[in-house]
Amino acid sequence: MMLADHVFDQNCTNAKVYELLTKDIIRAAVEGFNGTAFAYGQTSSGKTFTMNGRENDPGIIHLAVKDIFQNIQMAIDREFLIRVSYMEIYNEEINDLLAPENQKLQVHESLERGIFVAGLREEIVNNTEQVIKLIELGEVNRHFGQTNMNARSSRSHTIFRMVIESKGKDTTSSDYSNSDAVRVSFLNLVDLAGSERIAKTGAGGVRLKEGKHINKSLMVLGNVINKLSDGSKQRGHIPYRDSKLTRILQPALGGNAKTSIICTVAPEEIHIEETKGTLQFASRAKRITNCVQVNEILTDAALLKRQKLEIEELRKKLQGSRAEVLEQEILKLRNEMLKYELEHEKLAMELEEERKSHKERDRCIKEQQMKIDNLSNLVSCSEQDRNSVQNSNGHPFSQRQYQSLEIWEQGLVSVRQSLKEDSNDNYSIFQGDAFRTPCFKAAPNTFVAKRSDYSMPLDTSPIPDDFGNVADEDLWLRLNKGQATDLDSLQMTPARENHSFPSIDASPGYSIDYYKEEIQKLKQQLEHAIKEKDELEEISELQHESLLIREIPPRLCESVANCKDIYKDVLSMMQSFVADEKSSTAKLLSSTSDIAVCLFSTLETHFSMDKDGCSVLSGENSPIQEQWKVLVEKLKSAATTLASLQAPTSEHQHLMVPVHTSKNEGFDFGGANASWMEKLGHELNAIKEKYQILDKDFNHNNKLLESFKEKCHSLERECSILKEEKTFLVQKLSKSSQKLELVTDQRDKLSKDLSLEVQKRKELEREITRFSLAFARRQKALMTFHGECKSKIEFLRTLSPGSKSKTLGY
Ligand SMILES: Nc1ncnc2c1ncn2[C@@H]1O[C@H](COP(=O)(O)OP(=O)(O)OP(=O)(O)O)[C@@H](O)[C@H]1O
Repeated sequence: MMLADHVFDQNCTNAKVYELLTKDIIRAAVEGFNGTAFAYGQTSSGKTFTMNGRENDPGIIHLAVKDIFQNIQMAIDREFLIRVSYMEIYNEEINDLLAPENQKLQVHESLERGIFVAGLREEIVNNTEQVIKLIELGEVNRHFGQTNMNARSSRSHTIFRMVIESKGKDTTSSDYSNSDAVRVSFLNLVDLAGSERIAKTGAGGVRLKEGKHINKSLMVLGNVINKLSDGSKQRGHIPYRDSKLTRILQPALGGNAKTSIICTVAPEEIHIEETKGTLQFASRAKRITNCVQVNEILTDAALLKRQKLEIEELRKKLQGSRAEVLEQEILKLRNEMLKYELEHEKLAMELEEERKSHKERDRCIKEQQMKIDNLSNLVSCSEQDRNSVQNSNGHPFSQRQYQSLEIWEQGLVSVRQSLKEDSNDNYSIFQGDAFRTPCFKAAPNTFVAKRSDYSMPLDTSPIPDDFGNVADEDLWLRLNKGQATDLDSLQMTPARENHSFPSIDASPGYSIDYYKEEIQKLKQQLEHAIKEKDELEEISELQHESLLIREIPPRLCESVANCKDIYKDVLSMMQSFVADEKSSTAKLLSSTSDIAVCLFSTLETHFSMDKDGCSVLSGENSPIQEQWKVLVEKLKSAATTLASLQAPTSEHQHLMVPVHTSKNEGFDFGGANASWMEKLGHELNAIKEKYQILDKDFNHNNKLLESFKEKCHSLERECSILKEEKTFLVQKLSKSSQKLELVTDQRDKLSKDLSLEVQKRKELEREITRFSLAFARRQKALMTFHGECKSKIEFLRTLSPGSKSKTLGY
């Protein structure tokens, strides 16, 4: 930044010039800003006078040095380290004015130090006097030469450099960036050699050579100023490297420095061209804009701390951004995977339960179907054998029927016993005679014991070891449709589920809730058992009723037999009255006999139909009633015929047949035969009454059969429902399998994602490791650099043992 321009006349002191043009730059340099002040002008215009001054009029350098130390003393919160160097650029070579042996020094540039002159001696100074002495030492080594223009003409550009380092005294602060940071500013006080015209200076030889280098470097400086004054857009390449001067002053020219240019001119008219050129230079330099900032560098310790902090911050950012997200993502994926695994196990358990339930229901359906078949077969067998020949004791059932019924009853008893054991309750009604089945013999215990040995469900019929201990084999197979069933495990209710008690020894880890659930399940089993008991009671009632029904046909048969006997007696008696077997009376009796035989045949057919389960019509329109009416009509007709035959012919006098007269609408029996006929009528009436009773019984039995059929139909419907339920369960099973496959696929996918994330995490860890290694290398390099600095400081101390420089704690 260029300060406001001022014009000073020949009477102006250096102090005033310093006050107006340089003082602020010096103050800023103490605060950490780079500063540059140089004098530009033609030869012998007073540049050296301005910068160095005289004893009674100190120049800018002296004033600046004095002012710097005053400012340092005022800055009590900071400690400073001041280094000074003094160099010249003579014939485009850099010489160390404080160390004359250091000639032709090179300009270098590094990241830490910026542009610097390698090998240039730097003196640590603590006060103004030390600096003045050094300046005086440097002035001795400076190149001056006599020209026509100036008796002591500067033949080189000189750069007096002060490096001002400062650091805050308070190191307890946790803000390492402020307390441990070191401000380093460079103050360049430059006395340029003056541009000269050879004609005016009369330079020749060495002076000429010097003049050429001087003019050339000044020309480069002018070019740089011109370029910088063109503005940032038109600047293009700035030729800093075209001369050592511009190269060293690069930070001060359009860079990070506060720059003050003092242009000196010679007021004589003959120098008007040079003055004009100097003013043009100044005019262009005014347009240059620098960008200034405090130069803050870090000590090794501060740098390490700051880098550690930065690494920690980066690590936190890394953890906060990527690593943490990845960690959470991995945890989330793990949780999801566990969740899916649990769900998978749960589904597998449900599937297994469904399978077991399905199997159990299937088994119940089969057993229910077998039970229905058994009952149907039993009824069918009993009906088929109902009209069979009575056994020797006169009982209507055959021995075979007895055996089948005994087996069936024994099976039911076993079922009851099993239910009783399962429910662990005393169902006293489940005793051997609880069915109240009349005329049923107790089955041999050996049969039940034999079949109880089958503990597992059978796929095929078990083969008894000894058929002598079991019921009739053919009957048993017929009852079970060729498949034997373990009656001990027979279950009458399809919905019943078999649950075994959990073994406490086998499952010591089960909780109270588990046993509560088991108790609940047992309660449900008990309810099922009670329902089954009720159904079994209903079945036993049906069985009782069916047995009652079975008693009816034999009674009817008995009645028919009685009727038959009576009729035979009546017919034989009537035939005894007929002398001529070829007479019409005999024919009439014969026809009547045929009618009676027909009637009895009809009755037998009727009973056979009833036995076979066919519907038998009763009441007024029943076949028996019709047959009975026909029979009565036939009998009346026969009696009338007999009466008519008795009157005209003598042969009919002995025939005592009731005659139906028109007066009393009855039969007229003559003599002793009248009482017999009366007896016959009574018999007929008794038969009629008995028939009516039997007819009522038939009606009742028909109703019972109908209700039994309804029961069978309801069982069939239940079977149908169970089959539908089975189909539904199969479908549900299929869906569960599909869902299981889906979940398995998802789990596999998640596992792949998880493995990818694990790989990413490993890569991230490898990156962190690489970064840590790089950090360690960097730390080692810094430690090495720190050691070098220390050794260098020690070396410098040894070189200047008398100086009591202020030592900084870093
Ligand atoms: N303001 C001034 N007051 C009194 N004397 C001055 C002033 N300026 C310059 N002079 C004198 O002028 C002469 C030339 O000055 P100076 O050497 O400083 O010029 P210069 O610009 O440095 O020349 P060169 O470029 O050749 O080194 C010196 O003798 C100096 O004492």
